[in-house]
Amino acid sequence: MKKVEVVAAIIYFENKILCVQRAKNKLPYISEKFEFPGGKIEKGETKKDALKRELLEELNVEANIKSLFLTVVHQYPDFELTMHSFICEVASKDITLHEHISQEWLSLTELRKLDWAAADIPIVDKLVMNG
Ligand SMILES: Nc1nc2c([nH]c(=O)n2[C@H]2C[C@H](O)[C@@H](COP(=O)(O)OP(=O)(O)OP(=O)(O)O)O2)c(=O)[nH]1
Repeated sequence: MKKVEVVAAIIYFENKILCVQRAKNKLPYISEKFEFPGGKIEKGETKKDALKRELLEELNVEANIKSLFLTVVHQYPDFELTMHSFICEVASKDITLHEHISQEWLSLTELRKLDWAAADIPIVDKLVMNG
C-alpha cells in the first residue's frame, strides 16, 4: 500500500485555530474536507522546513513553528497517511488562500462542528480534550 508522509500546522492566533477546506478531489474521503494547512515533505527537507515552505505556498504566511503536537497514522482506502502536526503561531489573521476553498478561525469548543478529514479527528480530539 502506498505511504504518504505530511506535516500539518495547528495555527493559533489569539486562542483561535485556523481550519482550511480542501478543494474538490477525486478521492471522496478528502474532497472538500477541512484540514490543517500543510503538505508532503520533499526530499532533503526537515519536517519544519517542509511546513514553513507549505505555509508560504498555501497561505503566504510566516509562522512560528513551536512544537510537535501529535503524529497520526491513518489508513485511507488508497494510501496510508502519516501526519505530523505542529503547534504554530502567527502575528495576524492576514492570510491568502492559494489552494483551499474556505477558512475558519475557531475556538477549541467550536472545532468539532466542521467536516474534518478522517486523519484529523485524533488531532481535533486531543486539542479539545487538552482544553
Ligand atoms: N496538509 C494536510 N493534509 C492532510 C490533512 N488531513 C489529511 O487527511 N491530509 C491528506 C490529504 C492529502 O492526501 C495529503 C496531503 O497532501 P497534499 O495536500 O500535499 O497533497 P494533495 O493530494 O493535495 O496534492 P498533490 O501534491 O498530491 O498534488 O494528506 C491535514 O490536516 N493537512
